[in-house]
Amino acid sequence: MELHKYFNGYRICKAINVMVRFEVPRRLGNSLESKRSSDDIAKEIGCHAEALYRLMRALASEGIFKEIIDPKTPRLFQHTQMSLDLSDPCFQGELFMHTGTGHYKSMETLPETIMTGKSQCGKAFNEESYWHALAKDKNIENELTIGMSSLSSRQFNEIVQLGNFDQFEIVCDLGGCEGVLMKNILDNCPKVKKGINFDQPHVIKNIMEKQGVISSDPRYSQVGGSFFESVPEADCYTMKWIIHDWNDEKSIQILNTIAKSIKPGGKVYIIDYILSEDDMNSDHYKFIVWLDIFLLHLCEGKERTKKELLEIVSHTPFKVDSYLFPKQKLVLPITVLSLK
Ligand SMILES: C[S@@+](CC[C@H](N)C(=O)[O-])C[C@H]1O[C@@H](n2cnc3c(N)ncnc32)[C@H](O)[C@@H]1O
Repeated sequence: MELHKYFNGYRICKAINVMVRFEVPRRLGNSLESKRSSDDIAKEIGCHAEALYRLMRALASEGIFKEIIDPKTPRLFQHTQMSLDLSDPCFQGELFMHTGTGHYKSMETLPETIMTGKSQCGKAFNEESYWHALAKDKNIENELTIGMSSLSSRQFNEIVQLGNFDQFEIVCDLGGCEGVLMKNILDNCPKVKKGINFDQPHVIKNIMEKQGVISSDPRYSQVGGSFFESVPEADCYTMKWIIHDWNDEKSIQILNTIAKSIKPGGKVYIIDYILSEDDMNSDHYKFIVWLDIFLLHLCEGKERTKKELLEIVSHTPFKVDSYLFPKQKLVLPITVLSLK
């Protein structure tokens, strides 16, 4: 039955998490031709050989690894494209975010969210919200911060090119997490005089404890605060994957806070996907509508159509100036706002 694939989804998700946690794909080798016995790998890890074999066999039935029947070498596995992809370190932060504790556990209270239309994700952690859970549990926070940087790093080049940031003096990335976008902007835009990475105080503190400042560029600074209260003065505010985290009312509040600090002639860059029904049969559309469900549950967020975004903006001092679309579909477009 085709539905079994979906019933089984949570097991596959956790199995992949375990594989990457124990670095099995990397240990198997670095090419599609690489072969190794799971017993060998188990010895290297120090885990239970029979258990690892059974997990790899189950994943092989899904096309992640290929089991090779070889009388001389029992429990032999070869890479497939999927298992090889899992050995790519660029991809691992993202993988741990999706399959790790925070996102995975949060789904336990999806029925309550669907009942009420309000995010009940906090309940899965006995907390008021996902953000409260994050503030209390560094492991979950690390999953998100590292995951977001990993996911975002594949998009930066094109976003920085699209944004033409050299036209601005002060750029402030709101909810900038580890500061990777701001680092990229400063590395590529010599005319920007100041780049501020802005995030919640506990996020900035945790990042500083973990890795220190991400950029040694003297133009770079980090500021802790809340975009519901006040933001530093700037003439360009970037918000990548921020507005989609919030319901309409909160999104309007964020834009209203920015309006109090933005310099004359300044711009706001909303960097979120734009949902379009014209795309309905594409993988890209599939990705966005699942992200939308996740956001609804996690934080009452939403992936929006152009019309829905325009509706929010109409309740703020801003207007939509233009849309900057990337060449690659999976890269986020920029909706550019300026004061009315
Ligand atoms: C989905 S992540 C996006 C991170 C980053 N912009 C990216 O695209 O990789 C949302 C970020 O918003 C931050 N955030 C949440 N509430 C905030 C608030 N009230 N003020 C400032 N930042 C906040 C979170 O700490 C988190 O780093």
